[in-house]
Amino acid sequence: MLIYQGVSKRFGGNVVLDGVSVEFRPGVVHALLGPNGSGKSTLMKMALGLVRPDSGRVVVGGVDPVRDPVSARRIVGYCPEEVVLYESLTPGELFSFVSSIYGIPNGFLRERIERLVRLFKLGDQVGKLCGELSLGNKRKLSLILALLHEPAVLILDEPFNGLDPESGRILKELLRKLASEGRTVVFSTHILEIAEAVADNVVILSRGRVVGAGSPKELKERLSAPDLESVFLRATGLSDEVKEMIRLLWGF
Ligand SMILES: Nc1ncnc2c1ncn2[C@@H]1O[C@H](COP(=O)(O)OP(=O)(O)OP(=O)(O)O)[C@@H](O)[C@H]1O
Repeated sequence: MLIYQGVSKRFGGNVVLDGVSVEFRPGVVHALLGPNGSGKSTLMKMALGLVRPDSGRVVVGGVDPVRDPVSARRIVGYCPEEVVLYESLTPGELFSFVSSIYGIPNGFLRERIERLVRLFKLGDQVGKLCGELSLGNKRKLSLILALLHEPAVLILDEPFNGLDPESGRILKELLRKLASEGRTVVFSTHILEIAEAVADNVVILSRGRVVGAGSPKELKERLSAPDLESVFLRATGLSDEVKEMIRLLWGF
């Protein structure tokens, strides 16, 4: 369970989050949507104590990440938007390094890593240096690292970026499987078809506030919208702007 209660954050004069209250329940796949710069990554980082709220509270698995970031990071598996890996280590070395941080016994680990490496077809990549991997393979490695300690809460910032269609399909299934095991799964995306296909619950952020939350079906009904793209544009107040841009583009 991941809970935000009245969370606000500003960077300088820029109000990024403005009293956000939202709950991400276990056993559910949640998609976090919002225009560029709407605060999705900021909200996600708060679950690990990487960004502190100016006011309000974040609770993850009963832990306050500001007070106890070490415990929060045991509960949360986090895959950042920007893949950051030690370029001069091989994936194998990185697995050992990350597992030692979490104190995962070797036997469990070998089996877990083998399963995830097979799942993402990274078998022929594990001997290379991380710096030599393609963007998509780095992303898959970053996802595996987030899963190694079998976290109760998964926070994945734009995890589908750079993945080929096959890997994207596998990731969709994996997210559903992780939620079926009772984990809390939160991912951000700009690809609304993915959100519609995978998420049980969608949360839409705009200008630092939650402007929509519910299942894709509920949101479509509530806003009389044919698809999640229309829901998104209406909830964020961008429908008219988009219509105007299309008019400009076509010159009518
Ligand atoms: N450390 C920081 N210092 C100053 N401003 C920041 C910092 N981190 C984020 N911001 C600002 O906060 C706002 C929200 O950024 P954030 O990355 O959370 O948005 P986002 O919804 O994830 O965007 P995107 O969809 O483009 O990835 C942006 O205006 C960004 O420039």
